[in-house]
Amino acid sequence: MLELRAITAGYDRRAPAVRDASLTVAPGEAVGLLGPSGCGKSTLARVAALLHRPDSGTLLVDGAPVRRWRHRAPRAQRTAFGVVFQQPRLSADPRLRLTDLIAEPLRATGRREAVPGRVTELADAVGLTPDLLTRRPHEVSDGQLQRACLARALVLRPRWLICDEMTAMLDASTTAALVAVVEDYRAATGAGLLAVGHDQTLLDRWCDRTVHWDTVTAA
Ligand SMILES: Nc1ncnc2c1ncn2[C@@H]1O[C@H](COP(=O)(O)OP(=O)(O)OP(=O)(O)O)[C@@H](O)[C@H]1O
Repeated sequence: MLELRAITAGYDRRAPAVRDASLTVAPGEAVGLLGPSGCGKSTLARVAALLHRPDSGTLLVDGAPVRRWRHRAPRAQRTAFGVVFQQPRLSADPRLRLTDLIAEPLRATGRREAVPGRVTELADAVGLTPDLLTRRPHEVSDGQLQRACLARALVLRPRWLICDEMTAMLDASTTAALVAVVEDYRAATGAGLLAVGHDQTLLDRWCDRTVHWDTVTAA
């Protein structure tokens, strides 16, 4: 279970971006989070993914309270999450070939032996051909780069996926392809999903339930 309880978070303690937000995602469940621009969805998603320390409130991952965030979080908790952001160019190291981008979390966690097999498997799953894998981010399209970012998010087989406007920059066919990759992964592994977005039609189709920001913060 991923449980956010009464989370207050932001960038200035005197004016938090998120106030008293509560949200739960069960294992295997897909929850969509909808809300107007600037309401605090990304901030809450970053708290859920252990990337932003809240000012107050509790985050429980599989029953264990999170006490440390970012690089200070225990590796077992950090690697339980796969995260995909809206803008792949902001989250991809421009120096890395796509193959190394996908393999980055494996190398960072000392699993070099798994790199060739896992990269081939994931490149295939997300629809990246071998010629694209040897290119760097500036040599591929946004959609191709986002495919690589999704592969990177899945490479450690996370139990929780946080997709923050993952498809906002993409055309309809790339959106459908990436949603299908996430859903195949979830069907195979039972991973839970928090998908942040502003497209209600997409989230209603994709997720088991869609929650609106006002109900999350009123809880
Ligand atoms: N790094 C930051 N430093 C200061 N303020 C920030 C930072 N990131 C976001 N904010 C502010 O926090 C508030 C919530 O932003 P957030 O990105 O969480 O909203 P959002 O609901 O995800 O918006 P959108 O749908 O437009 O992406 C906004 O007022 C934003 O300007």
